[in-house]
Amino acid sequence: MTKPQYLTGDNAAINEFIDRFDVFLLDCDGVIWTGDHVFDGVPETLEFLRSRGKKVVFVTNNSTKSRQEYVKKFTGLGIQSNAEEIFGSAYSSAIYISRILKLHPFKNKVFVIGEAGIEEELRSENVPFIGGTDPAFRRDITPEDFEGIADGSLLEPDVGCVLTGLDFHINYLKLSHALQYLRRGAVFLATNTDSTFPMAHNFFPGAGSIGKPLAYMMNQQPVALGKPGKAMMDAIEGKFELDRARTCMVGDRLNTDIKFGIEGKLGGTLAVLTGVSKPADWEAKDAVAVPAFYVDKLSDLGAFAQGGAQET
Ligand SMILES: O=C(O)[C@H](O)[C@H](O)COP(=O)(O)O
Ligand SMILES: [Mg+2]
Repeated sequence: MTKPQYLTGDNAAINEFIDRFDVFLLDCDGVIWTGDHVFDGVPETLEFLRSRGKKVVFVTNNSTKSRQEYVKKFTGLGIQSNAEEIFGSAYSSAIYISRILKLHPFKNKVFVIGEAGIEEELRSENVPFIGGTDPAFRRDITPEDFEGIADGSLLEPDVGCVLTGLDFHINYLKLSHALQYLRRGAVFLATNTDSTFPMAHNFFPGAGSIGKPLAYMMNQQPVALGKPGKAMMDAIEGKFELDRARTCMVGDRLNTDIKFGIEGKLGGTLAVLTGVSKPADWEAKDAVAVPAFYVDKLSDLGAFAQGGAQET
């Protein structure tokens, strides 16, 4: 097993690393921030990469926000960005449903388990949907619900897809509706299947753990449209006209970000230690992926520039 090259503090190696690539695909949760806390030096490091002529694309599995909402978050946190350089799993899912899946016209509605990010991206692709943040689903199930879901009178006949993502309001009622749509043949999709969500310097239930009950009930895995899936990499390559050999994936999670970069045959992968994965994870004999490089934190890439030390 090849060992990743540790770059932190090695200015010559960092310089050489940066010059290998034209594009950096940057994961967000666990790399740029945890919740609304931006890791130290990240804004300066992004500007440093851009000053070196590098393209920065934010590639996040977090489907709770649309590209526009992420621009607001970036701006509010002092990071310059625009919607064209943000590629989230909600957007990836919306374009997959509207342009690839092509649901039958009489079965083209999506039942959403997730937040507003999914709804806004489905709207941007003119994909009809129900569920999501609808307050009608944020309540306990009633005996009338059991009857109406069971006999179908509370179900919408044109739902042909169930899409699950990170949902901070998941409940038995939503899962009951989703189960019935799946039992009636709806396509089972997930924005992503991350097991945990890095937040407040700790871990919370991830999108994958929200949708897992349905996978268990149906004995079926959803098609996931985020990292590490091929569909997302192909969509990113097409949109940004990438040279994969000159592109590096930077992330905090081995089974999404680093696997995404390796299986996508990118020129390189860089792990950071501010999120989910640690060196012990890739040193394990059953490691799901091993990064080519790693640093303690993203800002290590620009530290020497910020420190004013002479670049070698
Ligand atoms: O549970 C989730 O959806 C993920 O943990 C989370 O949102 C990952 O976001 P990323 O690290 O890809 O920015
Ligand atoms: Mg992450």
